[in-house]
Amino acid sequence: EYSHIQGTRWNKNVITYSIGRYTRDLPRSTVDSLVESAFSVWARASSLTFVRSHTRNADIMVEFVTYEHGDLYPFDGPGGTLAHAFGPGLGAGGDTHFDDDEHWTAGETGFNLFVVAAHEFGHALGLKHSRNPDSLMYPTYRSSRPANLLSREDVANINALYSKEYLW
Ligand SMILES: CC(C)C[C@H](CS(C)(=N)=N)C(=O)N[C@H]1Cc2cn(c3ccccc23)CCCCCCNC1=O
Ligand SMILES: [Ca+2]
Ligand SMILES: [Zn+2]
Ligand SMILES: [Zn+2]
Repeated sequence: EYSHIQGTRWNKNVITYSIGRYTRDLPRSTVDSLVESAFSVWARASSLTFVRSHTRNADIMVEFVTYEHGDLYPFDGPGGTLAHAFGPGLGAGGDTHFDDDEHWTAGETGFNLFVVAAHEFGHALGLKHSRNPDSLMYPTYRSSRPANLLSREDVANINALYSKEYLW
């Protein structure tokens, strides 16, 4: 989404993430497991492994924030933009922010954190938007998503960046 500051891909297969400020909409343990599940969607379709870290120098910093929050992309209150992520790179690269003025849920009401996180982590790995409404990387949120979150196009795109075949 912010292609002007990102590289095209991570140059490693083990990527660390850490979770900073949480939302009050869900228990922390729920946020932890939804974030882990959203990463595993991409891990299953690529050669990537995601390792949780508890330090602030992880590759991908995950935070819930509102309005102005220290980068050039302030959030907009309830509705509108739900989250954003920086593309691969050092520093802010990969960092993923969720707008805490949304109602985050693990179910069908509000905005489903797992689905939004999976979309954002696609950006954090270097993926752009798709024009195909069946793609996870479609630019607008869709509550009723198919069981298999990733479209064939999503799998092809992540594989183009991080090939699934085993690196000898
Ligand atoms: C795909 C998401 C998970 C992530 C993207 C943000 S990003 C950077 N990661 N691609 C997102 O938030 N898209 C907006 C796009 C959007 C839809 N509308 C908007 C009204 C105002 C502003 C934005 C929007 C119309 C009204 C519905 C508003 C609620 C839902 N919002 C969206 O779907
Ligand atoms: Ca918003
Ligand atoms: Zn931000
Ligand atoms: Zn997006």
